[in-house]
Amino acid sequence: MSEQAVATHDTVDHEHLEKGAPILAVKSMKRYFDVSAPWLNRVLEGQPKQILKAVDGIDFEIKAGETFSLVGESGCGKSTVAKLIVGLHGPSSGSIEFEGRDIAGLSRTEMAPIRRRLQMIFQDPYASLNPRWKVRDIIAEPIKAFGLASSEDAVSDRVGELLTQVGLSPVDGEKYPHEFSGGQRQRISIARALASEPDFLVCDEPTSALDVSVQAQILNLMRDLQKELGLTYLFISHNLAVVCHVSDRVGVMYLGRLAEVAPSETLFSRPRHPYTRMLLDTIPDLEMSGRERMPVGGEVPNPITPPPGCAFHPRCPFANDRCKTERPEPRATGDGALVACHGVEEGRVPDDPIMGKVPVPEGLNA
Ligand SMILES: Nc1ncnc2c1ncn2[C@@H]1O[C@H](COP(=O)(O)OP(=O)(O)OP(=O)(O)O)[C@@H](O)[C@H]1O
Repeated sequence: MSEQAVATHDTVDHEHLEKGAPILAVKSMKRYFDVSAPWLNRVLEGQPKQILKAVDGIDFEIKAGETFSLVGESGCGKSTVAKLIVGLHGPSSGSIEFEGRDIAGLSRTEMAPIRRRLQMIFQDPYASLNPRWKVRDIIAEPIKAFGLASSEDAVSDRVGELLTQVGLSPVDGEKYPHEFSGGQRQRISIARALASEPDFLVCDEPTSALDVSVQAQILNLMRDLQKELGLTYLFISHNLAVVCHVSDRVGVMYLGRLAEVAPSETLFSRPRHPYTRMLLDTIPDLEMSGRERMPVGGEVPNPITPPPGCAFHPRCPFANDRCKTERPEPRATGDGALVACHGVEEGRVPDDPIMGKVPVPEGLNA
């Protein structure tokens, strides 16, 4: 069966969603990369195999219409999670359920109707747009591939509609990507992602390559589109102030694992995990009144040889012997948060709230 034929037969599983079930559920997901030296060098030099655990067993769920964000320092595995979800990487183990169906091991043909509904927006819009194609052809491609318009005229109309929806003009379709600014190119990427009529968008640092003045405009557009089209977002960003104000829930990643998952309001007013506290202390202008700042120390360890026990223990001021040997599993705190920390469980980590509010980034509609 052609991809197109498959694509036209899929339907949204409303029954599944109406039961309050998550649209996406990731269970015990792992992705390991073999980063060993070439075989002969290894044998000659007596080196062992080197396995990099980019994602090392994570669980989370996202409800329809929600924005779930992943934060963490560079190299913690956020982009790998994004690529696993849209099928650009296969997981080493674990499952990825989209509307209750495990999509982790699906073939290209089986995945086609799911790919239509699960799109990704990348950090660098220029790299993700074919420079030799006119914008109209870039946006028309998914419409044609998934059989979403019945004639060439209908495709053109739809392209014009999408360009208008992202704040551009239908005549912009006649230009090439290099004729646009960075912000406009990201609008084109969004139009292309929307062209396949998705329900779920994975947004990997969608504004971090843009000028600060333009970032808020793109974020405001994404929010408007979410409301208008009922989209669900997995959002990845380094900018914690942005994450605070655009997310419903947030997952904090450290060396391929989730240190904490909590509703955004809870995470930014009562961070539990020492790593979350450390990240929040890097937010400029966050008034910490009533709570001590936790200094940011050390660097993310090499993921090929992660520390035993809790991977954060070498940087954690609250670590004890248990943290050095026993890996903590996420535990519910009773107020909607999940925290993987022995110190929090044992009451060794202070639980003082942050009294100040994270400032709204300039231009972002609060
Ligand atoms: N294809 C690959 N082969 C080998 N290692 C990889 C591959 N992709 C990612 N990694 C490694 O996996 C780890 C996690 O990378 P990833 O890009 O997911 O992190 P990240 O949190 O998104 O970082 P950043 O914010 O810098 O993008 C890193 O150590 C990275 O070098």
